[in-house]
Amino acid sequence: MTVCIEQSIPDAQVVVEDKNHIHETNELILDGEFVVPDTVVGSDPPEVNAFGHTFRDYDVETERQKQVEECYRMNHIHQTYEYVKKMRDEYKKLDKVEMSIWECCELLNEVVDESDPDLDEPQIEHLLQSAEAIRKDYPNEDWLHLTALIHDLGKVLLLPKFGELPQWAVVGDTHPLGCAFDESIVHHKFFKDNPDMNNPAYQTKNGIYTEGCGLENVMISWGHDDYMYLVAKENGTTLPEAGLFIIRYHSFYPLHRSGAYKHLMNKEDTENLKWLQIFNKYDLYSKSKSRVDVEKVKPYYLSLINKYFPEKLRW
Ligand SMILES: O[C@H]1[C@H](O)[C@@H](O)[C@H](O)[C@@H](O)[C@H]1O
Ligand SMILES: [Fe+2]
Ligand SMILES: [Fe+2]
Repeated sequence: MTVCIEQSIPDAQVVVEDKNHIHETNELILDGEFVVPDTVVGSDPPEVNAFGHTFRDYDVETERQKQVEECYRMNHIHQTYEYVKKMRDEYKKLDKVEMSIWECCELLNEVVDESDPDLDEPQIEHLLQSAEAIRKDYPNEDWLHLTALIHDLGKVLLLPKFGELPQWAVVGDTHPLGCAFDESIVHHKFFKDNPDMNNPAYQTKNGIYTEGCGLENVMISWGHDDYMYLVAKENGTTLPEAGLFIIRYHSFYPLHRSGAYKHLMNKEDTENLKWLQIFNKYDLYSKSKSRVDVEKVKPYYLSLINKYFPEKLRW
């Protein structure tokens, strides 16, 4: 049986299978086994990815997985509190490139993500697949369609014009710095060689933060999420806060999948997280080999870009 509940967020109707529990407070709790609505991928929820493995299996032994693991090894060694601070300062200058959102979508065709065990298609396919999937189920939330289209654009950081950052500084899941590394983080074992491990102030549950301080005040590992958030915000997008939150934290699986670090969230984060958890199902399970006809859907997305963004943005 399927249960529909009205959320307190505007216009949001969340459909959950009844094996996910609903609190008396009307709070939606996802137990990690959310079943994707049929329309995303046909009549059955996908059990396996395009390579025949379960989604987000980081332990299966394949050639591809070795590359994924190496990406996380480097990420966990080199992403420190100081490093993130430095990157935020550098990239908030937005002095690299001037271009439109659609031009950036096209650039993403040249990008390969080495952290992803579920996808080896060109990135533009993933953008359109996730946007089209969420559009089908939430036809009236045009901001959500556009959010899906642009959520991974920050991966252009890999390209020469944007600083040609290494994979470990652009892709993969994200996590906070300045407090203890949670066990749920993919390939947690590699943190043992992270210099922040030598700072006792960073080794407690709250670390340098206070409970409920809000994610906005937390340093999250540097990558495509935070960069795209910065670009959207600084260029004056009119996307709603929930859209910006999705862009900024969609790789923060320790939070939105495992429930770690919730003690750092404030009230707004809790509201926005509901939308992120909806979005995540489309981001993850729409990854497939079926192609979207770019030319056919392009006019629709151009109209959304026009509605929510200036024509040219500083990157
Ligand atoms: O490998 C993937 C990929 O890099 C995604 O873009 C990111 O959002 C995910 O969190 C990560 O697991
Ligand atoms: Fe992403
Ligand atoms: Fe994505």
